[in-house]
Amino acid sequence: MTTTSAPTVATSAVSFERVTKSYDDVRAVDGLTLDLRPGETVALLGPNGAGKSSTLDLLLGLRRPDSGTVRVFGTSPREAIAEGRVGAMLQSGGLMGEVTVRELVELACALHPRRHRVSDVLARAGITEIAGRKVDKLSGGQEQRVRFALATAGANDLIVLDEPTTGMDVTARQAFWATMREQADQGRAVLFATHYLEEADAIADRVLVLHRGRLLADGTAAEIKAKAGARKVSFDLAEIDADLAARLRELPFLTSLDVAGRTVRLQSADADATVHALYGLGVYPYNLEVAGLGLEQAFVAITAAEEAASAC
Ligand SMILES: Nc1ncnc2c1ncn2[C@@H]1O[C@H](COP(=O)(O)OP(=O)(O)OP(=O)(O)O)[C@@H](O)[C@H]1O
Repeated sequence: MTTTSAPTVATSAVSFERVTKSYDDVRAVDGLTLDLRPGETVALLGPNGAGKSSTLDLLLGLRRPDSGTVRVFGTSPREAIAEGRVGAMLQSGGLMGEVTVRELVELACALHPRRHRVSDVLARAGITEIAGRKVDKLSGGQEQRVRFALATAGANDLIVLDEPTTGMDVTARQAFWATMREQADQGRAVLFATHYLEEADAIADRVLVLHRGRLLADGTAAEIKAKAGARKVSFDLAEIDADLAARLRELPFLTSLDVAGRTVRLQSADADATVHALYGLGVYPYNLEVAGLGLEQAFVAITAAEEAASAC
C-alpha cells in the first residue's frame, strides 16, 4: 500500500521532543517539548541566556541535541533546509564584506532550491536603492535588511529570525513586520526570538517564554498576561501619613507599591483581595483604576516567580 505523509507530519512545522543541549556544565536547553504549526507566527521570549539562540540553532541543525528529537516538517533540520523549506536570519555570523548587496542576494537566490527573483527579494527587503553598495559599508539597520533578504531569497515554509529588528529604525521595523505578516498570511510559519515585548504582543499569534532552557509559558499574549495573574491598581487618597503608608505596605498580595504624594500605584497578585483589604483600612480611595499587566510586566512577573521558586 502506498501512503502519503502521516497527518502529524503534515500538520507540524517544527517539533521538539524532550530536547536537551548543554555546553560543559551549562544546560542551555532543558527537556524542551514544543510543536509549531504552519501559518503560525510565534515569538520566543526569555531573559538573556534563557536558551533562545540555542533553540534556534538546534532547529536549524547548526547544533545537535544531546538527547531528544528535533523535526522540521517531519524530517531532520538539515534535510528540511536542503529542500529549501527554511529561511533563517541569525544574529551571529558576518556577511561577506567585499561584495555588493545585489551580488550577495543573487548568490542567495541562486543557491535556493525554490528561489525568488532577485529584484523582488531586494524590493521586499527595502534594499533596492542600496543594491550597488558594498556590504561592509552598510549601517547596522541596513545590514539587518540584507540579512532579511537572504532569509527570504526563496519560497520557504518556515522563517526563523533571531532578534530581527535590532538596529532597525521605527519605519524599517514597521515595514519589516508588515512583510512578515504577509509571509504568515501565505501559510508560512514564522518563529522569531526577541527582546522587544511590544513586538511579540503586536505580531505573534503565540508567545513562548523560555527560562533556563525550559518552557515557562506557551499561549497567546492575552493568555500569558492572564497567567501572570497580577494586576495594576492605582488610586488617590485624601491624605497619606506615615502610619497609613505603613498599613498600605501590609496590604495582602502586593508585589509592588509606590506612593507619590496622595497617589498610590501598586501591583497585586489578587487585585480583588487587595482592594477589599484597602476598604478595610477605613479609607476611601478615589480615581480607582484596576488594569491588567502589559506583556512586558507579565513576562517580568512570570520569570521573577520562576527565579524565586528555583532559589528555594
Ligand atoms: N557555545 C557556547 N559555549 C558555552 N556556553 C554557551 C554557548 N552558547 C550558549 N551558551 C550558554 O548557554 C546558555 C543559553 O544561551 P543562549 O545564547 O541560547 O541564550 P539566549 O536566550 O539566546 O540569550 P540572549 O538573549 O542573551 O541572546 C547561556 O548560559 C550561554 O552562556
